[in-house]
Amino acid sequence: MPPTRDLSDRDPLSAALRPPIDESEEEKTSRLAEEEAAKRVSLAIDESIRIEKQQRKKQKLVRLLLLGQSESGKSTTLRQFQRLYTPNAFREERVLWRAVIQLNIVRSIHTLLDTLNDIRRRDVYPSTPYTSDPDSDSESESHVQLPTHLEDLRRRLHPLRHIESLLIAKLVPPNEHEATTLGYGGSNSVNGNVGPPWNSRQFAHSSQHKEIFVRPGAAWKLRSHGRPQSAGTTGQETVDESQAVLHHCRTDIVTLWNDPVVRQILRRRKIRLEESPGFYLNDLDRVTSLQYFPSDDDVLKARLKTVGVSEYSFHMEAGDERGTEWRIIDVGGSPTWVPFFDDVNAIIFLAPISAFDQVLVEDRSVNRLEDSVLLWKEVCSNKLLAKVDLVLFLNKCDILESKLKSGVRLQKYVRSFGDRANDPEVAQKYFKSKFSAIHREHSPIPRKFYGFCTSVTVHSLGSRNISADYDFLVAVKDMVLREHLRASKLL
Ligand SMILES: Nc1nc2c(ncn2[C@@H]2O[C@H](COP(=O)(O)OP(=O)(O)OP(=O)(O)O)[C@@H](O)[C@H]2O)c(=O)[nH]1
Ligand SMILES: [Mg+2]
Repeated sequence: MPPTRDLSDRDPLSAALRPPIDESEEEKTSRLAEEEAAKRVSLAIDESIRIEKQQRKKQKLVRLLLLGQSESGKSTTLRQFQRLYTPNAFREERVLWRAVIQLNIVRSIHTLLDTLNDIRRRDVYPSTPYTSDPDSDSESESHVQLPTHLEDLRRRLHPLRHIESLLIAKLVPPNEHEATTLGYGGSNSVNGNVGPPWNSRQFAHSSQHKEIFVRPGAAWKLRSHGRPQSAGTTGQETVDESQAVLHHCRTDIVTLWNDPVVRQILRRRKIRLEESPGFYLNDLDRVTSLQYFPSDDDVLKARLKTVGVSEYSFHMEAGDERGTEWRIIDVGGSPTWVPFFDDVNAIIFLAPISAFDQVLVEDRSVNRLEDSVLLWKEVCSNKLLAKVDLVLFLNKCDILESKLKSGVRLQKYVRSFGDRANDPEVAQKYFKSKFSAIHREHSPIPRKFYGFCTSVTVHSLGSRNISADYDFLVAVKDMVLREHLRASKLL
């Protein structure tokens, strides 16, 4: 009877791997050594795959998407994250913002000058000069003549037009003409009168119709720092010509801004320059000094429109999360971008609730608050984003507060607010409940609501603790990290 064969003999693999029958002792030793070496290599490969997988799981990469209408505060929120979590990098970049701040200042002055100009042009039949009682709001603007001291100021501040062109040339690449021809983005007036406070037919040529924007990337920063300010007509470089001119004009600028007649005109036209983006006229002594260096607050207040999608990446410099990589995506424009970002950890949606009495620059028939509500609804109901955590910032609460305290009645613009007290806290609570209800009703699957009332530009409020002012950023960071770790199964 033939010897019974091991079952494995039938296995073609075993047969192929079986050592030769006539293997010598020497060959066997060498074969075993080779097999041992191969096993060691294989184990090392397995181990490196295991470590790589673990590292990938542990990899601290957090992706955040910022959404919201133009001027809602997306880029400012990004700057706040940078300021809090990468303070060194933020500090190093502050100087690059000086040109933007100079441009913001020059534009505020031009808003004042153009408003005066508008009044002059309307003065077809000069009669009553703007004099006497600056608090009398009854005087008709169509029968006024500017006092001589304002005419003189206008003339003396003319060099600022040149500075504006210089700064635009500095921030915007030469082939990007359209960068300065977008509709005016300012929202410095109330009662639905958003946009330029002058008559657009009369001032079609005015530089104030243009809002400067930057494209994604840091190119503007390189330009604003890496190029001489101006070659001038002599071809010689000057040391920050813009700052020198602002410094030279500072007394006239202060006089213009504090002039009772100018204030009266602004009041009549319901232009609230103090609440508009990029406002520095209450800090003129400091910002026009020759040694001016932007502070943290100045950088947060600066206005520079973003167009397109920008992704900023940074590693936390301090704290428990040191080394964590954050990628924050700043989306300018509409949420048609949203489907491309369904893999983000969280979305921060900014709704500037102070804009309840303003209209969109792009479409003056649309109220800005209404636009924010519709965008929020769209984002909440988006199926692709169903699993993404949504964090709502009801932003610009500082402006909401000053508006309501100055007597603007919320109920006039938001009827459903009813006869509640015209009080900032009541208003915030009201908006929060409305946005929360939309979130609850329109989310495809239930998810937690994270809502914060914020003023993302406010650096520190009086004696209050800075970290308390940023509870919302810390809370968002903690929440996002927790969810991120949970998703990586590390919690
Ligand atoms: N007072 C006040 N100003 C704010 C607040 N948030 C943002 N701003 C200012 O509003 C202006 C617009 O903010 P941005 O961050 O540029 O707005 P954005 O959403 O990035 O706008 P786009 O780039 O046009 O999409 C800036 O001048 C900010 O300093 C806030 O809470 N309070
Ligand atoms: Mg922006």
